[in-house]
Amino acid sequence: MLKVDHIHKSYSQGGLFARNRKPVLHDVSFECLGGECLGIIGESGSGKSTLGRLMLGMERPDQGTILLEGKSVLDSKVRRGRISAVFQDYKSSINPFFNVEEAIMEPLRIQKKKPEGNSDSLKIDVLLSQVGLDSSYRSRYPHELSGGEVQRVCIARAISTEPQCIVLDEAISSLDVSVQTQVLHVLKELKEMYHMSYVFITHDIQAAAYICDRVIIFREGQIEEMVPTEQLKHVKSEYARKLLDHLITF
Ligand SMILES: Nc1ncnc2c1ncn2[C@@H]1O[C@H](COP(=O)(O)OP(=O)(O)OP(=O)(O)O)[C@@H](O)[C@H]1O
Repeated sequence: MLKVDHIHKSYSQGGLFARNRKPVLHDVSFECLGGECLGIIGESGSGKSTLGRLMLGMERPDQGTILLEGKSVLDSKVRRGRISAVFQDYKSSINPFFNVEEAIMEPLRIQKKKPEGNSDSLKIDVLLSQVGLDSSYRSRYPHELSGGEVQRVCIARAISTEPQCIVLDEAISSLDVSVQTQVLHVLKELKEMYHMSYVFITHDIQAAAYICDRVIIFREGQIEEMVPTEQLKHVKSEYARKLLDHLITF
């Protein structure tokens, strides 16, 4: 479904015209299958978010390809409505001048799939109820919502076009633990309902164990190991074992 094939990425160090480049991703290949939740766990700075941005077509790889249903994500027509994202920094993810209704409808407007008349209103109510909010939220602005509520709006917005894939980059990390659990629950239900794929980038091994089908252990821009979630306790590499031991908090 989403195929990452021999990706390399580096960034210039010391300004735009500097010759030195810092390698961030090195020969990364994997496939996220239809309806699958694929976790990406790794230390800070290992390149997880860079990989997320490349999968979203926000940046170009130096080498390699990323294909969604066989077509390059670098083509905006391929991405539009088919792949979306929920980021950690939910506060800057939505325009503060848009109310909830406008924020949720924005991707559909861009995709020119805006429902007509009453179905417009119905769609917003359905999306809100799917993320556990009622229709009274439609006219509220981001500053009138809690962090958990804003993140629910971001999720409603991300699913509004019924994409094949959502990249969730530390999407629950800024929320309180109890709110994290609620949002994870919502995400799990939505995945079943829409048969979407998730790429779930996280530091949170418990969250990954709850929602992911397989997990990639990422190390310095490379895949160290990829395991089905039920095999997380039996990772082969020493590094993966140490990282997971370190991340387990109870
Ligand atoms: N636009 C950029 N220009 C230059 N260097 C960058 C850029 N984006 C990321 N990097 C560097 O690439 C490396 C990987 O960063 P990235 O954010 O992908 O890691 P990460 O695993 O997501 O980290 P974290 O878990 O802390 O978010 C870091 O050393 C970072 O400084």
